[in-house]
Amino acid sequence: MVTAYDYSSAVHVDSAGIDLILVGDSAAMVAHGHDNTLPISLDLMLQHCRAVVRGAPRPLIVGDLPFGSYEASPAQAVEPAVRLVKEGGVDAVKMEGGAPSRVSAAKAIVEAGIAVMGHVGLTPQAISVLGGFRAQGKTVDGALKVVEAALALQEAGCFAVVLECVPSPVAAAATQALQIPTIGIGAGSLCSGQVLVYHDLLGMFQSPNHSKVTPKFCKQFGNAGAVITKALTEYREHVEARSFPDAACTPSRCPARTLMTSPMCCRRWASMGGLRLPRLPRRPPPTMQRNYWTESRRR
Ligand SMILES: Nc1nc(=O)c2c([nH]1)NC[C@@H]1CN(c3ccc(C(=O)N[C@@H](CCC(=O)O)C(=O)O)cc3)CN21
Ligand SMILES: CC(C)C(=O)C(=O)O
Ligand SMILES: [Mg+2]
Repeated sequence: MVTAYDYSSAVHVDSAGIDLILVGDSAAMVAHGHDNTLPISLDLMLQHCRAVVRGAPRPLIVGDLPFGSYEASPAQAVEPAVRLVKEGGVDAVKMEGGAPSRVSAAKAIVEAGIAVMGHVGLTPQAISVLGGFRAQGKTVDGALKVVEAALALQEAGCFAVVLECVPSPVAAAATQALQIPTIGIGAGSLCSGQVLVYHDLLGMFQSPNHSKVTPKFCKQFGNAGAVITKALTEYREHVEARSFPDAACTPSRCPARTLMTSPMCCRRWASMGGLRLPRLPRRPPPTMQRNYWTESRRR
């Protein structure tokens, strides 16, 4: 399982043959630049879900219920779940926590006809009570709490449970105790499956701002961030040197000597043999402009 938040990333994840996509509330952090997952709204999650659904016809798509949309009561939880499925187009929803009230909420959503994925261990929406993105289940009591919460969610009808940031033996014990699959993140290799955030595994989440919120457990399977920065730098340099666009990237001039904007007309003209007109003398590069825009933005 990998997260996706937009059409293009969903196409990538589908093309790679990955079974499940999570439209995670981690979008708040990687797509919107917040320091935690709390600020994202249900409306924004719905937009992300719709974009992902358009890009990924094959994988099972799970949408995160955002913070604040489902905690008040089991009855309240059904409404955002229905919206994620009905308006967002997802196949299932995920909700955090294993306290009795959350288990009841999961049960109510399942009874409404919506498949629910649980999420225990480090539950980022509870950052306020956890005191940060801290590993969970590190004491005997904590480990028992994680396994018992997972069992309760299974009992409530969840079809799978995410185990986030718990010691490997705790995740292994939960996986053995449960009949439904466990999906680990920072929880060792003995879960039924694994999930990672798209930008983390591709090396695209590298803003210095975010070093404190990037999980240390993530392995980078690629360095797309460096590839993107290199390509953008080359584009800028070529534009500044006026070596882009070259003739191959520019339609030839219209025989009627009007400014040509229709590529179709240009292509037809080129296929007829075309007419090479002498190049116009170059205008000097507008060196003032760059300073003007950067200066005005700083103000
Ligand atoms: N980009 C991104 N990747 C994620 O995996 C992710 C998000 N965002 N946002 C939502 C949550 C937050 N996550 C996090 C963030 C940080 C740590 C982290 O720093 N963990 C420490 C443990 C620290 C401790 O035990 O006290 C680690 O060493 O992994 C873990 C999970 C996982 N999720
Ligand atoms: C880290 C995963 C499990 C998640 O909930 C998210 O990306 O929002
Ligand atoms: Mg999440």
